[in-house]
Amino acid sequence: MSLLEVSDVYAGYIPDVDILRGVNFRLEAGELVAVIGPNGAGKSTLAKTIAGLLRPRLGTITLAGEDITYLRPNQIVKKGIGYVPQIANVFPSLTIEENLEMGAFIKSGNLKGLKGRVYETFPRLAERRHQRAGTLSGGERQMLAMGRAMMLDPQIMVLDEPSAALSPALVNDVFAKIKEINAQGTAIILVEQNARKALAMSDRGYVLEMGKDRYEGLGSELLNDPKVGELYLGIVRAEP
Ligand SMILES: Nc1ncnc2c1ncn2[C@@H]1O[C@H](COP(=O)(O)OP(=O)(O)OP(=O)(O)O)[C@@H](O)[C@H]1O
Repeated sequence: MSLLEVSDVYAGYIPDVDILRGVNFRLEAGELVAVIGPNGAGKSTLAKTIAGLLRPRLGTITLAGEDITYLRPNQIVKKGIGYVPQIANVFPSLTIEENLEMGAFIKSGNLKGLKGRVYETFPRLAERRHQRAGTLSGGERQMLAMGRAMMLDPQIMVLDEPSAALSPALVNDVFAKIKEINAQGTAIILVEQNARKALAMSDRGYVLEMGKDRYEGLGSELLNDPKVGELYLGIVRAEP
C-alpha cells in the first residue's frame, strides 16, 4: 500500500468536461515525485484534486489506505497533506511571522518549535520576520509559502509550480530547499513546468498528457527516455 494513491480519477471544472481522465498516481512515504507534461495537461488540476479543492467525478484517492476522495480541503490539511498553490500563496499585508502563524491555525500548542524549523530551513525569512510578505521578492515569497505549509508538519507537501516566474538562480535556490524539506522526511509532489530540473532531483516522475498519466518511471529513466525527451523535454534527436 502506498502513502497516497490516486486511482482512475476523473475531475473537471465545468459539468461534462473532464480535465483529469482516468489518472493514476502514487506516492510512497518520503518520496519526491515530479509531475510534468505540456501546458493544459492537467498537472495543476491533479494537485488541486489531491488537495480537495476539486471533487473527483469518478475514481478514488486514498491516504495510507484510508479513502479521502470526498474530504474537504480543511479535512485534507488535517490529515497531513499541505498544499502550496501557484499564485496567491501568502497574505501580502501580514508579516512573515504572521503568515507562518496563519499556516498553523489548526494546530494547538506551542508554535515556537515549528517556526524554529521553518526559520532554520529559510534563514532569509528569519531575518525578515517582521517585514510584510508583500514586500518579499518572488523567490522569498515562494519560500514563505512553503514555510507556511511546513507549519502543519505535513507528511505530504503538494507544490504547484514553485519555480513559476523565478529567475534561473532563484529556481536553483527554491529547488535546493525542496530537497532539504524532503530530506527531513516530508514526501513531496512537485508539479513543474521546469521538467528537466524537476526530474533530475526527483525519485520518480509522471508525465501527464490530456489528463492521463502517459509515462511513469524513475526521474533518471524519464530524463533518458528518448520518447519523453523528444516530446516533453525539448530534446531533438540527431538523425542516424
Ligand atoms: N478554474 C478553471 N475553470 C475552468 N477550466 C479550468 C480551470 N482551471 C484550469 N482549467 C482548464 O483545465 C485544463 C488543465 O489546466 P491545468 O492548470 O491543470 O494544466 P497544467 O498541466 O497545470 O498546465 P500549465 O503547465 O499550463 O499550468 C486547461 O485546459 C485549463 O484551461
